[in-house]
Amino acid sequence: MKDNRAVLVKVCGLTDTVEADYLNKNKVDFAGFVLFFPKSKRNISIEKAEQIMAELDENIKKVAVIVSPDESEIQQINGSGFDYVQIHGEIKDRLLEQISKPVFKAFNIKDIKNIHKYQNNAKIVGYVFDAAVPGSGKVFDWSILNDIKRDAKTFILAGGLNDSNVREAVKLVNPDVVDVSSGVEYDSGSGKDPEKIKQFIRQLEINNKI
Ligand SMILES: O=C(O)c1ccccc1N[C@@H]1O[C@H](COP(=O)(O)O)[C@@H](O)[C@H]1O
Repeated sequence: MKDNRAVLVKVCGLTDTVEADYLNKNKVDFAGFVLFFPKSKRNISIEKAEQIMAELDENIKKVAVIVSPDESEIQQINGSGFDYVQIHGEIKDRLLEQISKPVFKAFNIKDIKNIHKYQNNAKIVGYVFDAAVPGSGKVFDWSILNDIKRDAKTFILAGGLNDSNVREAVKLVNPDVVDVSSGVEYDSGSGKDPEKIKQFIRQLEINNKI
């Protein structure tokens, strides 16, 4: 992370090797890859993710983003070069035990009430708070996070963040990490836009008084 930034930044949903360079240049902290989820336009294979990861600076942490995984998916992630696993939806206790990487558990509003199940689990190192539909670019009512007890786990805010709302989000929610996907994509909706990534990051620079 650059010294003058207020929070860490995760850019999610990379689909092309060219995008690695945008993250390197902007000193992004986490890169996310959507896997095993064909419903998403950002879904890629592990092989493609490995190609993109090979182009990322080594200090950028690589996050496998998966939804209600099965055993085979967990085993494939275990055998890969990801640093973290971000899990949306359901995860059986038995499968959670099998994961060999630290986990960010994602909550998509309606399942936020289940957070207590994970608070004492050492494998869960962070929470992602996201809108109802992951990757939809929609903002949710951040005030529902006021009731979440802060603990030692990383607090990640996602859901419809962009260069116009991220400063307000940081001010109101005080997350450890801001997580963006749709908000840094080309207007066509396909692929990451280097200019939007730059503008997003600029909003988080402490000396940028806007
Ligand atoms: O991006 C997706 O399509 C996706 C699919 C399945 C699980 C998570 C997904 N994305 C996550 O959504 C948030 C932010 O999205 P956005 O900025 O609102 O577009 C982020 O955590 C992604 O990991």
